Amino acid sequence: MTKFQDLGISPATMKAIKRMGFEEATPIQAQTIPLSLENKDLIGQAQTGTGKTAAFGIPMIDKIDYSQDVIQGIIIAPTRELAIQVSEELYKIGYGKRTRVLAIYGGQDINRQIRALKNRPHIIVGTPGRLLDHINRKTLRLENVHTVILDEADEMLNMGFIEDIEAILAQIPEEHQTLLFSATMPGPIKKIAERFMKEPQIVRVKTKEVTVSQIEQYYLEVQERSKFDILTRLLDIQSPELAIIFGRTKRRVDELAEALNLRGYNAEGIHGDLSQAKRMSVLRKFKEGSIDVLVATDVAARGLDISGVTHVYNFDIPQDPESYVHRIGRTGRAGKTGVAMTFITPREKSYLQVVERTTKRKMERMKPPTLDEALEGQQKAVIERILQSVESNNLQYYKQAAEELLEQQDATTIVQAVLKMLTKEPDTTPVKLTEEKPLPQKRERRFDDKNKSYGGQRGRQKAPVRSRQGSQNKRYSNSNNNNNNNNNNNRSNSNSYR
Ligand SMILES: Nc1ncnc2c1ncn2[C@@H]1O[C@H](COP(=O)(O)OP(=O)(O)OP(=O)(O)O)[C@@H](O)[C@H]1O
Ligand SMILES: [Mg+2]
Repeated sequence: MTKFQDLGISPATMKAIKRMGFEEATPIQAQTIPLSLENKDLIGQAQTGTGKTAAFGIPMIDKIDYSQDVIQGIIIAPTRELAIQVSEELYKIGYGKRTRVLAIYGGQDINRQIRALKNRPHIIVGTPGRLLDHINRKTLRLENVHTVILDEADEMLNMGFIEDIEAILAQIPEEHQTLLFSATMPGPIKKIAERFMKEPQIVRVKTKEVTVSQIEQYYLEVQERSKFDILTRLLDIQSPELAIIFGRTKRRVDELAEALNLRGYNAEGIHGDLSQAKRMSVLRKFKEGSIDVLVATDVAARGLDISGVTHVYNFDIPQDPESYVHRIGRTGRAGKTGVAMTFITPREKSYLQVVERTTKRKMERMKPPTLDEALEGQQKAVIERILQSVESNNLQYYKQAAEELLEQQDATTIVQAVLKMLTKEPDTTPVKLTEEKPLPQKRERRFDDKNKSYGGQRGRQKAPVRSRQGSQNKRYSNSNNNNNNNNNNNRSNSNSYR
């Protein structure tokens, strides 16, 4: 374990770190902070939830020249929610130095952002589309930037974003430091990455597996049409504190969230066709625990740090193995444990192997629970609740009623009735769920297909610099592209799950 004191961090930032409750540096922090303070370019790869944000945030804050009221650092992130989250973490790290950090992202009033930019932030955290928008309007000037960070770097250098990133980097002085961070870094993307860097140091925290060991990983072989019932049974048996369910498309997410609500679960969906206000309110409710199931497209797969997520369900298997790593990484963060379940339809079995090859870890097979098992699970949960209530010993008020009841019926019958009333019995409320086609079988895939990660070779093909039209439907073809609340900013929607 490494102490933050030994990493060359300033006293003001040390104080802020302490205030955040961090006691020791995580391995990726210990290994990259000193290099970063020496202005080295670097690629930092470490598992989900291991503190990469502070790994790039701490040295960035420490390298700001506070005698200059200009933008000196820029962080680019793939989604709006992530940009907001990263800006909040940077704000905390920069608390002692009064660092001004501003998030700019699509879906928020651009004039408000223009006004905020006039307050002379030191650091900008933004999504590519909106950053470019400001660059084109000349409301964002990057000529004093000395540090550039690509969070979720492999995603940022992927087909949908690379042109935007190149255009943003073209605005930054030649002499600057570039830092790339992600939990995944497929070989071909790393090659592209190196084009943007000067002799980058590659820091990979040495662990055999790409995923976090505290996440239990299971797969279940299910027929497409029985997925929903099996999901509800799992939810009943496992009663997760907070769960994220990933679906393949926006329509899928909408339908799933509605179906879950019809069956009495407290769920809401999040995807890129919702207004930004709605996206933020759903996420806030999930963080507060006023909804306990978040149904999401991959828009929520990367970087989001929500404490208390105990379960991740891949209702549809993700299209590439990197996405699997990031999705399940929403649980088991900062040393906590988590459970991940992935549904696989018979025709998608080959994808399982591709994922396992990438993560270097086998998922354990779990048999889909039967109705009886689900009921049993529910009953156990109810018994647990009753026993807890007994222990809380706060039952005096009910004593008389209980005694009167016992005069009318025997104890076993009464307890049976109570159990029945508290146990959630099979709910057959009809729900509408359009069947998703299975992902194409591996050997049928053509090489000119847009997403090559499963095409028999690992990672995507070389330099995926493509026209934006070419990348519109990169992954989730169910997009109707009605970016209803995007303030004329279509770029950030080039991947349709956003
Ligand atoms: N040194 C530390 N000690 C304790 N907690 C930490 C430390 N560093 C970071 N954390 C906390 O760990 C959590 C995960 O951090 P973070 O979101 O930066 O992970 P990440 O590596 O970026 O994950 P992902 O790959 O999913 O983006 C956050 O809540 C963060 O505040
Ligand atoms: Mg992160």
